[in-house]
Amino acid sequence: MNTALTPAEEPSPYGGGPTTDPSVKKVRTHHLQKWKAEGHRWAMLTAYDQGAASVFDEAGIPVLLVGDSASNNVFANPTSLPVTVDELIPLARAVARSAPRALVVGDLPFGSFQRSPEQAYDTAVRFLKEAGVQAVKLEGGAEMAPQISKLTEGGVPVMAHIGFTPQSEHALGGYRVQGRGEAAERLLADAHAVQEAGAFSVVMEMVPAPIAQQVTAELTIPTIGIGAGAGCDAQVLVWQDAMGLNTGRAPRFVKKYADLHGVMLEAAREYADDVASGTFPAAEHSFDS
Ligand SMILES: Nc1nc(=O)c2c([nH]1)NC[C@@H]1CN(c3ccc(C(=O)N[C@@H](CCC(=O)O)C(=O)O)cc3)CN21
Ligand SMILES: CC(C)C(=O)C(=O)O
Ligand SMILES: [Mg+2]
Repeated sequence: MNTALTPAEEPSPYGGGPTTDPSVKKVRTHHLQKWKAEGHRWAMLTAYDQGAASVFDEAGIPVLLVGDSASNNVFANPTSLPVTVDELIPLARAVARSAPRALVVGDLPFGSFQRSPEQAYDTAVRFLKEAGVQAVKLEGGAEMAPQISKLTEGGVPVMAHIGFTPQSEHALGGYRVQGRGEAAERLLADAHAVQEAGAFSVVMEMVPAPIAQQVTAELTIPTIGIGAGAGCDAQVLVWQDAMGLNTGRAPRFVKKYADLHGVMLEAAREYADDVASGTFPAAEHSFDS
């Protein structure tokens, strides 16, 4: 018997709901806009290489960020500040090539866009031409409106990033929640300014949940939270944090969905034992004369 549910009532066969639907062959900024209007929340992850990008694309994660957090999580720097455009572009190229469905966003490194809209445009064009990403992200609120306008008018979709912006940790006085108390007005003004300048979405990092919820209600573009509570349109995590492959203590906003450190540690030890004992390689791994 065909009970003929309407599409809206039909249960999604995909984990993650409609935003992971494989009938969407390429995620575009208009899909994110539609999902906000329909109330479908979505998940974003960072990716820095082929392996992670392929898996997350296959899982239907609709947006992949080649974060400047590669500075810590690929290049082992203590902060985001040292990573360069020349270092990030090859990683972004690998992710863009490995993610046919996801919208791939390149994160503009510290010093590569702040000086002027022209500098921002030149850097963004490198990410689109040399890496093949579909959008860029840059940190900053109202003060970055000229950069966001320039890029948007020049054909580059921009994801903004407000609240705690790691590239400004020295100016902000460390890793701290932003937008508490009187600073809430500034955060709201930044959110409206980046939307007005043309950003297609905005990351909010370490912002009190009620403020992030208010921003999400006031803006027409999707908000993406990291340490910003459940009231955002989307969430983002650094993939090594989410999967248990990071070094040191994870921030409070992280949920660990896997223990890859444990899995890989066990596998590496077993491999070493097999080689030491002569169990590997066996006949099926070897070639006859
Ligand atoms: N692995 C990793 N995960 C991230 O989320 C991340 C990076 N790297 N690198 C770039 C930035 C830096 N970010 C971070 C890193 C650490 C904290 C942190 O330690 N937070 C503490 C203190 C918060 C407070 O003092 O209020 C926490 O417990 O959340 C926060 C954001 C977010 N980004
Ligand atoms: C944490 C996200 C938002 C980021 O900017 C990064 O990974 O660089
Ligand atoms: Mg970043």
